[in-house]
Amino acid sequence: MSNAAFHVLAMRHVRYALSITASPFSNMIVVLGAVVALNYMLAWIRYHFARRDRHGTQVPPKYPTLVPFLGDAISSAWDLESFLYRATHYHGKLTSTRISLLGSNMYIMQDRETVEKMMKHPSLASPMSIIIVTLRFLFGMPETGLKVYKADDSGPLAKPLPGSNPDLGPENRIDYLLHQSFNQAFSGPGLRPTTQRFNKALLAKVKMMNQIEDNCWGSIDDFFEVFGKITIGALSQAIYGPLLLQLHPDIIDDLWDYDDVLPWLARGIPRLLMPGPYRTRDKIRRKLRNWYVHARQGFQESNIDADGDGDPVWGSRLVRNLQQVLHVERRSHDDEAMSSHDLALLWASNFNAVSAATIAAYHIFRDPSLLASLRAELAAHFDPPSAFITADPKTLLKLPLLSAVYAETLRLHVKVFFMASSPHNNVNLGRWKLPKGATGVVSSGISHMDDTYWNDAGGQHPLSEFWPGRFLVDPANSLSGPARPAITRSTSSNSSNSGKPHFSMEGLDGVWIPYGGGPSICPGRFLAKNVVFFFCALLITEFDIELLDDKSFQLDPWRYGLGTARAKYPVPVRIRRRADKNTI
Ligand code: HEM
Repeated sequence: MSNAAFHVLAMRHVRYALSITASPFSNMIVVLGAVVALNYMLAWIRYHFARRDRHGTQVPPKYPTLVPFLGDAISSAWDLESFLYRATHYHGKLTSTRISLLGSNMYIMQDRETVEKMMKHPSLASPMSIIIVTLRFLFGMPETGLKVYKADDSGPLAKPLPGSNPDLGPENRIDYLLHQSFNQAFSGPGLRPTTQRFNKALLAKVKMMNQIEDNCWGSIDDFFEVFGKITIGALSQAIYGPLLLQLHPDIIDDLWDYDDVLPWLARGIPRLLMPGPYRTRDKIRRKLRNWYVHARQGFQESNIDADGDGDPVWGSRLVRNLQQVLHVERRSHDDEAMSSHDLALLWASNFNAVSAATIAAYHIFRDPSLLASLRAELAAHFDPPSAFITADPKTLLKLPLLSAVYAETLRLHVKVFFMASSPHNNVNLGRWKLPKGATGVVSSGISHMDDTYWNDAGGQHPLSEFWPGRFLVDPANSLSGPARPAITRSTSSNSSNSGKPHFSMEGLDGVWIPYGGGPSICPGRFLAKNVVFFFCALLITEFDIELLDDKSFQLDPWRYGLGTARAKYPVPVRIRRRADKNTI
């Protein structure tokens, strides 16, 4: 083709293209596209400049978004985990970033130094706005019940936050009241009675599993559902007492289904579009309200246990006192609101801990050498091994390998968001500043996978792998320990000189954070630890369990951010009761 012919052809194409874009609508689209692209480019330039400017304390730079207002809503709803990974890494390192969701900002704080400072800052606690959203969307609390939460800006500590409403009477400090009640019930001397009731109930339920015979293999369709429901039954009984379960034995199945549909409620899908999750929630709340009627009629002081805590009707001092204070004395919670509150506590106390316990046990039975080592560890500390059931619980909680299994399970499988805000002041967190009233968010899932910090034994045990050895320090091996050896060398306090491998959490402040931190740290963490240890020790002494299909274990990514992971599909196992529980 000659040059001239080529020229004519080219001109024809240009004219054709112009004729397509000639309509006002298409011109508008082209101009809009150009504006969006330019805006996006400028946002990236601003972002990089802000990252490079390291003078003084700054507000974390805004992560660029393609579409104004919608912001990062689409990318985060599509694949939250990878969106968060991109937004919180800069040049391969964890950092803090401001993201925008439907016009409001969130501050994702992920670099370790900032997380550590956030956890210790006295002005930072769970924002009341988030507590309200959670109670409303996840647990269905009606507006009448939310009033008392909306009025409280005084924080969870005994001393009201400086700058909070001076007219708020102490009796209306719901955040502090609940915090204090949970802490009293689940730590210090208050914890022991609940722990004992849980251990006793779990033992009884496991012994009553008649379908599993001595020394004779049988099968279970789903390890997680069968053992999950038994453990939820034991924990609910320890906190809520036997009456609720006698009246409504199927409430455990309902709770199981509720946890399954929770991701839909968390995404705010309306009842009209998806009534199923709401029906499940309503069913549980109705059962709780029916239980109130019976419990109020049947309660007698004289039936409270000798330890002053348990009773057959309300179950524990915590539940009894909250009924008395919230419903009877302060009248802030009618039965509708009370049933949302109780559903919230039932869910918080059960699902994270029970999922952690069952996933830990799954990892143990999946690895015969780990199972053998744990049986040997029990035998070395208890004579016979099953004596852990009646021994001082502190001995069990100190076993190094079992501790490593617990810590690694929570590292790998707890994907939770810890949120904190300072309602009345800006907060200085070193390099970054969190403005007054803004919500700071830390994702445990991101921190637990920080490959610049955690030890992966030179790549032999990547962070995506379950490896309890990560938490064991071998004094003979300078490369061992949870943090990378270079970090350990700079922070090590050489705390153990026994010469034996030992469990260590050294250097993990702001890195291992399954329970959140600061004043809002999970009050149930000590009970949760006991649940995981006791459950695992009981299963390894009581049963032989073998996986029938190793590929069936997959986690549900849809639940990212809601707490401990949950298996997506049934995991079938074969199982037999060990006739001699004391053999290793
Ligand atoms: C592995 C098990 C568990 C994990 C990973 C876990 C994690 C968490 C996290 C991250 C929070 C939010 C903390 C914050 O806002 O900073 C929380 C709050 C809470 N957890 Fe847990 N939890 C577990 C077990 C339990 C248990 C066994 C109980 C009860 C017995 C419990 C009761 C609560 C309560 C009541 C709250 C709300 C506290 C408040 O707002 O005052 N948790 N948990």
